[in-house]
Formats: sequence, structure tokens, C-alpha cells
Amino acid sequence: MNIQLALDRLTKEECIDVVNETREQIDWVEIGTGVIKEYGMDFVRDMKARFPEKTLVADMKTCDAGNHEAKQVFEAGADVTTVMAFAADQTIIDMLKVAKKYESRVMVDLLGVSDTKRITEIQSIGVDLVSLHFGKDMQKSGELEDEYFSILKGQEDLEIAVAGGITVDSLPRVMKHNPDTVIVGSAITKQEHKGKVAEQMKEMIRNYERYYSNSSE
Ligand SMILES: O=C([C@H](O)CO)[C@H](O)[C@H](O)COP(=O)(O)O
Repeated sequence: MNIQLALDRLTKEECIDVVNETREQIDWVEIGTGVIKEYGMDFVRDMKARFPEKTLVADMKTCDAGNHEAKQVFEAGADVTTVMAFAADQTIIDMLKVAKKYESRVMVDLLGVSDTKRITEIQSIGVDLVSLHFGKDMQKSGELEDEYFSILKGQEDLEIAVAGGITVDSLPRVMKHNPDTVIVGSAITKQEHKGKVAEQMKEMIRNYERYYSNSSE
């Protein structure tokens, strides 16, 4: 299980510092939508140059003009870009085509998707990576509940990331659903001891994986 560190509502310097502080514990680095809006593709380029060993996710949240946005972000060095699930199939198809050319990937953000129909549709056009996403504003009046995972039940062929206010306290509940990637933002980036929290989360994941690999032997 990967940890994807989401960099949101931070300055460039804060982004760089928090990745340096958590470098050993995190696997994927996400440049958040707001950070991309503030600093653009130059910062995507800069982050790839600084942290070449990390899978760099640019949270573009594309909803139209997929061909252009995918080219833009992969050219800047992103390994993964995001597109909203409600985008037209053509947008997603165009992005998948560009991703193939750059040997990169497209993650479909399932924010707002509440039935399996759209999941089946995006799979049929070639999507293999999705993120189950309980949005920042939704977090003001609720949290990522177990039932939220039900739309992905039995989806063996999809690689699944999950995001939405995940903390040290909620991580055990999230891990139970065996996502491939756990996306964590504020619970690390807004803490005083960022490295320590990241280390604690990584250790929880290691223990969980150890327990399940032992119990299946
Ligand atoms: O995608 C995100 C959100 O829409 C803000 O742009 C976040 O990166 C994602 O939710 C993870 O952040 P936290 O919820 O703070 O863990």
C-alpha cells in the first residue's frame, strides 16, 4: 500500500520542505490542484527534478480539453495526472492516449460518483486507476465512511487510491478496504512534526501488510 502525500494550500517552499521531511516514508507525491493553479507547470518540472525517485502525481482535476492538459503536464514531468469522472468519455480517452505516449498514467477522480454505472463505463474505455475521493468541502459535514467504498466492491481490475481527510485515527478503517494507495494531505502537511506522523502511518501500513501476509501463509 503506497502513501501519496497531497500538497495542498502550501507555498512552494513548504511543499519542498514537507517532501524532504517525509521522503523516506512516502511513495507518491501529489502536487495539489491549488498549488498547480498558483505555480503552474514550472513547479511540476521543479518537483520532478528535485524528487526524481517519486511517482509524481499532478492533481490537474481536468474536466475538458484532455489532450492539451495531459500533454502539458506530462511534458512537465508528471507520472500521473487526474481527470474528473464526470468528464466526457472523449476527454478521458484523449488523456489515456497521451499518457500512453509518455509512458505515464491517468487517475480518474470519483468525486461525486455514487453508482457503479460510471465505473463500468470508464473501465470500458481503458481506465485502470481511480481515486475514491471524499472532498475537502464534504469533510466539513462528514467523513469518509465504510459505505463509501461500496461502489468499488469486487473491482479486481482497477487500481484504487483513496483520499479525503485520512488521519492516523481513520487509517485502520481505510486500510481494511485494501486500497493500493492511501492519499494523505492535511493530516501530515498541517502537523508540527510531519515526519513523525508520516512515519507512524507508514509503520501502521507495514504492520497491517505483515499481519495479512502472515495470516494468509
Ligand atoms: O484532492 C484533494 C482535495 O480535493 C483538495 O484539492 C486533496 O488532495 C485530498 O483530499 C487529500 O487531502 P486531505 O483531505 O487533506 O487529506
